[in-house]
Amino acid sequence: MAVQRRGNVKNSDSKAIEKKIKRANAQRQTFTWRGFIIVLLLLTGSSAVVIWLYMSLSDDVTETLVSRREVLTEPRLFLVQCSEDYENYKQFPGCTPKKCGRAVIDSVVTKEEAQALRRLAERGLSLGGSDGGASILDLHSGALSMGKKFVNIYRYFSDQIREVFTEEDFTLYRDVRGRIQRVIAETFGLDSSQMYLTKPTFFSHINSTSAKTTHDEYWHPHIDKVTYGSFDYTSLLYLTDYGVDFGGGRFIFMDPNSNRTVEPRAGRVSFFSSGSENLHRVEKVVWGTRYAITVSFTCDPDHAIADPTLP
Ligand SMILES: O=C(O)CCC(=O)C(=O)O
Ligand SMILES: [Fe+2]
Repeated sequence: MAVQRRGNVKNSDSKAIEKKIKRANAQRQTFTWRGFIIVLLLLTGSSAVVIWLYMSLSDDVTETLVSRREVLTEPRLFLVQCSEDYENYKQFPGCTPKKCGRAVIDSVVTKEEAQALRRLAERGLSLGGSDGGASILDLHSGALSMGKKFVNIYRYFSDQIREVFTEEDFTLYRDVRGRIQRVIAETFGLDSSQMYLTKPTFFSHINSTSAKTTHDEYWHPHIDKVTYGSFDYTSLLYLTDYGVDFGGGRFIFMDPNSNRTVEPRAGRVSFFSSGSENLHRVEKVVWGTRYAITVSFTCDPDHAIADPTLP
């Protein structure tokens, strides 16, 4: 009997314990679900905050100023207010930017001339070339990218340079730079004779090979007047077509609330005042090869450089 009673006690005890265990399990499950929902809500909330911050801090609007397919027979001009950058430099009436902005035109250089200049660049760059994705050839100083450095083609190749370039090449180069200078003067209301070519003025060749030195990192946002000092007006003559010869590689004006792009086109001249009103960068080239010439002008005769001549 006693054993039986003890058995009954044990039975009711174990039922109570079982109940407790079930309640504890149920509670634990409730806690697990509650924890899961709290974590989910926290994650959703923080993702929303990150997306909102990204949207409000990044230049999320991209506008195409000029597409590759368009052909501009007259300059398409976009005026912007001049920055104060020019005030830190000597002023040259008739040249120092008073009217600032950017403009694009396709009728200053013909397709055939752009092709001839591209062939010139190809011949010159075939003598060297950077190990990374960006090479330059400067006909004024003779600088040519080679591996991780630069060489002076006029010194390195001396007389043999006449087997690579002709008088005709140099005549075309000088003629084209004169036309670019005149269109900049007309568009910004300047006295062309008060503008001078300055350095660096160079051919660029960009492909998708990864950068090996900082010289290959062409994609960083910059202000030409800050980077190069002497620049007052920057121009770019494109020698290949965006979307046909290469992908990526669009030129981007980085305005406070938007990115404004210019799509390169062979023979297209894009020019702008060089101060911080025209912060810009070049998109990374993702395929193909992009050729361009950066032609730079200064108002300060002390920073003038001469046109190149074949040695
Ligand atoms: O090649 C371009 O489109 C721009 C190059 C540039 O920004 C520069 O040479 O300073
Ligand atoms: Fe630049």
